[in-house]
This record gives sequence, C-alpha cells and structure tokens, in this order.
Amino acid sequence: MPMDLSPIDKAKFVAAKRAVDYVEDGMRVGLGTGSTAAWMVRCLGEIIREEGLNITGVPTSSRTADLARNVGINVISLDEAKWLDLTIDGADEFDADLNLIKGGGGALLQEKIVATASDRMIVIADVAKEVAALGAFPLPVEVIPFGWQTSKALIEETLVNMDVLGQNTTLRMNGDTPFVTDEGNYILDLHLRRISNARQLSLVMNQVPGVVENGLFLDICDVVVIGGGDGTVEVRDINEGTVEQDKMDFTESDNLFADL
Ligand SMILES: O=C[C@H](O)[C@H](O)[C@H](O)COP(=O)(O)O
Repeated sequence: MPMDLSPIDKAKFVAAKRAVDYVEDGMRVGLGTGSTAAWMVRCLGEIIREEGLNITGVPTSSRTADLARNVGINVISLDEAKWLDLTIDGADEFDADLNLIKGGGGALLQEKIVATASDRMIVIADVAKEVAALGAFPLPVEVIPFGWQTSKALIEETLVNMDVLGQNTTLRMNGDTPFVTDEGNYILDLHLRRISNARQLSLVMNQVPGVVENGLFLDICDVVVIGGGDGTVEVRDINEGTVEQDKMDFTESDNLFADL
C-alpha cells in the first residue's frame, strides 16, 4: 500500500530514486541536505540494505548525517574521504546551464565544499525548481556572526554599486533568534528577483569581509534529475542535454514507500 504522498513529494521521490541509480558499489557519495536530498538518503539506505552495496556517505549537514546513520549508511567526514565519486543534492533553483541557487536549508557551505570535492554532482529537483534566470529565490549568503550588520551594510552597498535593482537583504531567523548554520554562522538572504551576472556577483559577494560563502553554484553541477508529480523523470546532462525521459510506475515502488 503506497504512502499517501503529495504531488510535490512524489516529484522529489522519483527524482531521488532515479538519481541513486548512479551510485555503484564501493563509491564514496556526498549526501546533500533538504527535503529532496532526504528522499535520496532514504533510497540509498534502501539499496544498501537490499543489494548489500558497500557505500560510504559524506553528509553535508548534521541533519543529513543523522538521517544517513538511521537508514544504515556508513558515514565518514570529507577529510576522511578526501575525494568523492559523486554528490547528490537538491537545489532551490537551476537554470538552463545547470547553475544553481542553494542554501534554502542553510547548508550551502558544506554543500559547496562537498560538491566541489566530487567527480560529479547530480542535482535532484522537482519541475518547479527550473528557472529562466536565477534570482527569484532569495540568494543565501553565509556570514560570521561577528559584525554581521557591517557585512550586511557592505553587501547592500556593493549591490547598489553593481546596479542590482530591487535588492533587499534580510537576516534569516529561526523564530525570535537568528538562524545558525552548522558552522555557527548566520545567513543573509538577498532578495534580488533576477540575477543578470551570477559570476561577478558570486566573486564580489565572497570578497565582502565577514562573508564565508554564497549560495550560487556555478559550473559545479553535471546532471539534473527532474521529477514530476505524475511520476515523470527527466535527466538533463550538462554536455548532452536531455538524455532520458521516463515515467515511474508508482505501484513498483510500493515496498519502498512502505519502508519510508
Ligand atoms: O541548504 C539547503 C540546500 O541547499 C537544499 O538542497 C535546498 O535548499 C533544496 O532543498 P529542498 O530539497 O528541501 O527544496
């Protein structure tokens, strides 16, 4: 009996399930963070249990580390792994060049380090994450708590100097207190609406004192697996374009749904 999933969760699930097909025995895999990545971690745990694969996971957040251990994935740190075969992660937006905005869940720093330490990055996303131009989703920028208001003012001044219009920067909150990342930092969300020069913006943001990293992932992603609420899956490769379009039969996933 399948669990009663909403269309958005079905979309995330089918993307995640298709993406774990890329995982082979003996691989070291970067494990992303967020609701879509959580489906992937569960699917990975499932194939490890069912097929006895020897997979080592490097999580990108404490949340993902806890989930990975719970589903039976052998978890090590990036420094122990040193280099990864593959990272599978979600995204907040992706464009036609497979450039991304990430960090909606506040894990962008570890995610960027882990993704860039991988031979390949596969992004899993529901169809709604595709955009013509990045920027409708607020761009997360991680800053150290010391002097964060100064960093915020410098970011705003920089955006004005770059002629970025409609900008507005907010400190991410968790109730009444600032949201704190796994590294003990804060997140500033840049409400830009449309980013016209992502490369320049990324470089300039990272030069502001106090900024640790920003959520633009440029030239990092190799493949996007896009899920639809009706079970459709499209695989888009950075070099080859759309390489696969399929539709998953949900009845085939009954056992997996029951386990999740
Ligand atoms: O910090 C969080 C990550 O970048 C997530 O991968 C991103 O926010 C997408 O999350 P979700 O799959 O929940 O939409």
